[in-house]
Amino acid sequence: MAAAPSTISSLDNIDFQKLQNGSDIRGVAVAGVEGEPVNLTELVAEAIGAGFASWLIEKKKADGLRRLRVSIGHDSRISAKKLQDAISQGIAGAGLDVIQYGLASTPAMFNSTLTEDEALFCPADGSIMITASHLPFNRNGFKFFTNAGGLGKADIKEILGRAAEFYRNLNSTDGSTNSRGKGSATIEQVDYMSVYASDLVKAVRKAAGNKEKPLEGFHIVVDAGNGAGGFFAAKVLEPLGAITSGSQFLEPDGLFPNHIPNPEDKTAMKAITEAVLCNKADLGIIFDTDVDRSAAVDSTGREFNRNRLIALMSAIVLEENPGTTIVTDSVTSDGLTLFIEKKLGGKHHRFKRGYKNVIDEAIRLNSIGEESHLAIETSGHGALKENHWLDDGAYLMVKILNKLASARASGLGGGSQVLTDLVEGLQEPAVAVELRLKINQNHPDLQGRPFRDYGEAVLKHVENLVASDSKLLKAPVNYEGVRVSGFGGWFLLRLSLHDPVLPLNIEAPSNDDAIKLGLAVLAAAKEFPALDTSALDKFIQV
Ligand SMILES: O=P(O)(O)OC[C@H]1O[C@H](O)[C@H](O)[C@@H](O)[C@@H]1O
Repeated sequence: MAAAPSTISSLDNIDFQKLQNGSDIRGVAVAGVEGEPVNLTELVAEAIGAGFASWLIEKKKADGLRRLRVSIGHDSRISAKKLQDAISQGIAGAGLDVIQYGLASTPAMFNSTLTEDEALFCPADGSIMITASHLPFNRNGFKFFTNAGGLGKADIKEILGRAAEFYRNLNSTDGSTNSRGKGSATIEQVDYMSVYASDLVKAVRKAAGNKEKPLEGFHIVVDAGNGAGGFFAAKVLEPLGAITSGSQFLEPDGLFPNHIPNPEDKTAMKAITEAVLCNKADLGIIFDTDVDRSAAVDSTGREFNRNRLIALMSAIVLEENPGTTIVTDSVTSDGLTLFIEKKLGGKHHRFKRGYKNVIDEAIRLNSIGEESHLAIETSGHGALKENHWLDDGAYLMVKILNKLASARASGLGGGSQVLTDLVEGLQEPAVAVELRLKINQNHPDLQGRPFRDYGEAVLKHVENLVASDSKLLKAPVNYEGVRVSGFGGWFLLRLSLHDPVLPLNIEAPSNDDAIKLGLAVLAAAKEFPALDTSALDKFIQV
């Protein structure tokens, strides 16, 4: 099908740079939610497609034998199709071929830049996933990949700059300066998810000594939260021999009627835990909307998410790569460090929040000679060196499945006990909370300063107060915010990656100790009237 230009209607003033969210683009794509006007229209998406195309043309030189090509997939959001068509238009209009995958996962999109198969138009030179992860139904956004990985903040800024220019040109009345509909690029459709899923199946079979059905006899339930992860039951687990009855919310539904597809969400974790227990399953698996994050639940209902998922993955990876460095985000627990270093004999490098930060840091460590095989966040994002540092929730689950299959093959018990045994010895705090303290950007105390500067001033003040308190000790090595130990626990106060918010994580052996840590933060925070401390006030009163 040849690309045809869509009609230009009214062009509003869109601030393209405001669509940047770290290394992603995010915006409001569906009208109807009060206070959230649509800023991700079809024309904006088309302009972003054009911006990405021109960025890609500069980065990659076509070999002359074929045009550059871009794969595009989306999650289950209700705005997915219209954004897919619009962004395809922007890319095809710039003369690049487009291959649409339809419902897909974020890691599959990155994978399409690595797959070598001309019949599938692979490798794609660039790839786009249309998703806003676990955000509400009215939002949507884009993630971009090349075979070098996910695009970073600077690239996204650059693409948005180019998109804004394209958008302005669309507005030119004679149309002579805009480049819409140029060239004879094509838009094709391919079922790539089947290929990606069969690669996951092959990986498990290979790890199980080329056994066709290494999961025979296992009952595994999947909860896709009506996102894009439903394929995992029928296309990965069943071909491997597992029973998947009792799996839930596998059908895509962009209104997410059952629960938020997010392994960090308590309701979501409760839903998969109940499914495991009701079905007497061996294991439960849950994905976020676009399947770059995951978590699991063992047969007793014990959750493998956050620190416990990291502990489990570290145990698996360190068995295969003794002594390796595990890179994690900043909110990981002290108990996890002890577990990785004392029990597993690895090294824990607690870095910053943000999956891209964590992955890039692991890649950097390898480049300077420090071996690292796993980069993983408490959010459920995780990437392995052996899997091209692909941020892939489904692949994390594949590693867990390999463990189940190999334990069975070597005659070790059944069910998920082998997984539970792997995290034996992980010390977990009695209290673990995250409180998010908002910075009111309109407050006069900001005196026109950006919220980040204000937040930094809060952090500096907390640091100074801690220095004069003998019961508290600032962490000697820390890459983000202020991390402090005391009262048998710790707290970390840092700036959110995206929002005018200071997230505060506290872990402690008792509620009283947690409150003492909270009071130390409150003493400093109270001197900053633009900081909304109500979440902390409430916690302290409990
Ligand atoms: O800094 P925060 O507001 O807590 O957000 C941090 C989180 O932002 C996004 O969701 C990223 O995908 C995560 O990798 C990151 O951990």
